[in-house]
Amino acid sequence: MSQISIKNVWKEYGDVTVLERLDFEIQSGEFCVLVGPSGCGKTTFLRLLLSMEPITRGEILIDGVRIASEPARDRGIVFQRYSVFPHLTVLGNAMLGVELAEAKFSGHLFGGKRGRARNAATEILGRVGLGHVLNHYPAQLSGGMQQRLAIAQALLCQPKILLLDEAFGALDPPTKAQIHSLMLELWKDRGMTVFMVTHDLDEGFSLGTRVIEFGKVRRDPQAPDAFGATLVRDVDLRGQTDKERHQSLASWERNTKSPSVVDMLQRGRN
Ligand SMILES: Nc1ncnc2c1ncn2[C@@H]1O[C@H](COP(=O)(O)OP(=O)(O)OP(=O)(O)O)[C@@H](O)[C@H]1O
Repeated sequence: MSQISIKNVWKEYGDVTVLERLDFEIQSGEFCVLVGPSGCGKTTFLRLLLSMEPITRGEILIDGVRIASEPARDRGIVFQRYSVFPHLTVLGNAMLGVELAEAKFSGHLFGGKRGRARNAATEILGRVGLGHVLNHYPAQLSGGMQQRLAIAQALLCQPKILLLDEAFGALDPPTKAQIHSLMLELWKDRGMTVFMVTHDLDEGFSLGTRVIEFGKVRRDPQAPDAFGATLVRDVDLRGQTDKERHQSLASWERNTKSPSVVDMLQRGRN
């Protein structure tokens, strides 16, 4: 489990400010959901958490220590589009992450290490419901099965923090519901801190212990890229029953102002 501290984080690409003044903490073991309009910087934020991008200003600490400048095994990610390799079997795909982490140059493990990686992969694939298709190739799997494989790949490196970037967005509702249950089980069993980006508020309010929204509060009509998004809403759902979660979602939706109203308020402020 890991506590994440976001301290006055900014992300700029040249003159474009994507994120600004992000300042919040995520407690160990939280299931934190991140929502916000398209293009507001949600994926960029995950990339900062993964150290795939440098932070322009500010810092991110995990358990009080500034995050490493390069991606590390303590942080895993699952993307929306299946990030599996078509030429490898299910078992080969699952083992690949461990092989690349433990044999950086050759990408292959041998002997006892390979046996241990195979056992670990077989175990986790059984856990995500793919134990019966270890020798299948991704093209032989449904979208939901491919996404289970991507989850298994991420979990095999035993991340303390798991990032989900619209990971379930392409799935049909019944498959999505199954993967939600699986995700909640895995999150509870493994005590991970989960950070999930989604556009689906039902999903966010049913899975999360907390829902955070990014959005722009400062705008310059002459320079649309001058200001970035920041944290605009933060709802704690810990301990809520399903009924209370529905009420929290309804209240969130009631409080969501239409873009035109936000723009009017904004113009008044500028
Ligand atoms: N390498 C880059 N150089 C310049 N601008 C970038 C770069 N990467 C992302 N951006 C810009 O950062 C902004 C935020 O993009 P990002 O993908 O993080 O948004 P998002 O909230 O995840 O969007 P969506 O919900 O549509 O996935 C976009 O305007 C994008 O064009």
